[in-house]
Amino acid sequence: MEVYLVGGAVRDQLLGIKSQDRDWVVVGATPEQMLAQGYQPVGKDFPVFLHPTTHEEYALARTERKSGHGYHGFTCNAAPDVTLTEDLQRRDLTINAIAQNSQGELIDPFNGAGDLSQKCLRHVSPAFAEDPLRVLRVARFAARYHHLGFYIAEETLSLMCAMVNLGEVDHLVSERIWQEIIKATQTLSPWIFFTTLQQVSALKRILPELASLWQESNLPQQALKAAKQQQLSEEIQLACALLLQVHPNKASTSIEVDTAHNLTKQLLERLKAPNNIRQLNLLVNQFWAELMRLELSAKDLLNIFDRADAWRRGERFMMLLQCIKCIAGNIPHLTLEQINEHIKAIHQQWQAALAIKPRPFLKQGLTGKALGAAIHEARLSAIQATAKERSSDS
Ligand SMILES: Nc1ccn([C@@H]2O[C@H](COP(=O)(O)OP(=O)(O)OP(=O)(O)O)[C@@H](O)[C@H]2O)c(=O)n1
Repeated sequence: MEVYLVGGAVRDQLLGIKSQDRDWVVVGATPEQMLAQGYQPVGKDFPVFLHPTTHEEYALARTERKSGHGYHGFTCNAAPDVTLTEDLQRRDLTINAIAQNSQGELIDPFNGAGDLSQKCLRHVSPAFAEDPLRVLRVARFAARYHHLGFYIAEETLSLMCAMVNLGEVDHLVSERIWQEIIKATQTLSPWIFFTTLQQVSALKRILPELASLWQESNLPQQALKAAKQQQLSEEIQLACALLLQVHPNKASTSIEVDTAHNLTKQLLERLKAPNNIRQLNLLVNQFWAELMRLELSAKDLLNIFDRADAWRRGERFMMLLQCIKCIAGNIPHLTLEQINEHIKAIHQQWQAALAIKPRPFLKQGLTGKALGAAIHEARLSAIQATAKERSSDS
C-alpha cells in the first residue's frame, strides 16, 4: 500500500502557509488491512481512518458517483484498484488535487501547482458538479486567497452557474451552509464569499433574504469590510454581512423595520444560527437606521436603550454600537468623523444613564411602578445633562 499527503496540506505548503491539518490518501489497501494495522475507522459514508498515534485522517483512494440530488446520494467505490489519479480527479479544485509521496515528490496530474502559481481556482473535472457544496467552497477559497490575487477560472464560474441553475444548491442542508458562512467569516476577505455567490446566482437560492440588498447596494459589503479591517468579532462581522434593513438614506417606516425583523428571524432560524448571533442580528436590523440619526433626542435615546435592553445586556449593546459604526461609516451623506462623534455621544449618554442606581430611590421608600418611573426620569436627566455638557464643550 502507498500513502500520500493530499489536499490542503500540500496546497498550503506550496503557498508557504502553515496548514491546519494533514490529510492522507491510501492507495492499494482494503479496510481490513487498515484495521489490522491499528487504524480507527471514522465516518459511515466514506472509508476514512484515524492513524493510531498521530490521529490524522487516512482515506482509502476512492471514486464517487452521484446517484441523487444535493449532498446526499453518493455511491462510493474504494476498491484497492482505485488509482491515485482517479482519486485526485474526483476532487474539487486542481490546487486541492496535488499529492506528495514520502520522498517529498509531487504527483500533480491536473497541474494544480501551475494553477497555484497562476493564482487560479479551477475545477479538476466535470465530477466537480457532483457535490453542490463545492459552489460554496470555491466562494470561500476565493475569499481566503483574495489578498493573494486569486481568481476563479471562467470555466469554473460557468460550471458553478450551471449547477445553480439546475437547482443543485437548493438541496444543501442549512448546517452545511452555516458552516461555510462561518468558515468564510474566518477568511481575510469574507465579503468575496458573498459577492462570488451573488455572481453565480447562488445567493438568491441559498440566502434569498440577503440577495436583493447585496444586489442593490454595496452597504453590507462595505460594512463587513470595515468590521474585518477593525478585527471586530465574528458576531459583528456576521451582523454586517446579514444586514437586511434596506433604506440607509431615509428614516425607515415601522413596516420596513418589521419586515426586516421577520426576514432576519426567518433566515437565522432556517440556518440554525446560535442564539447570540440571532439576537445581535435582530437588534442591528431593528435599530441601526434609528440609531444613525444624528438628531436623536434624549427621549428617543432612552427609548432605544429600554427597547434594546441596554441596561442588562451591556456587552451586546456595545456590539450593536460597533456594528452601527461599520454600517454608518459607509453611508454617503455622513462623514466618518460625524459618525464616530455620534457613536461616542450615544456611548457617553448610555454610560451616564447606566450610572443611575435604584438604591437611593429604594432608600426613599419607592417601590414598583413609582420606583420604575423615578429611575426613568433620573436616566432621562442624566442623558440630557451629558448632551448639554457635550454641546457646551464643542
Ligand atoms: N466537497 C469537497 C470537500 C473536500 N474535497 C477534497 O478534500 C480535501 C480536504 O478537504 P477539507 O479538509 O475540507 O479542505 P482543505 O482543502 O484541506 O482546506 P482547509 O485548509 O480549509 O482544511 C480538499 O483539499 C479536496 O481535495 C473535495 O474535493 N470536495
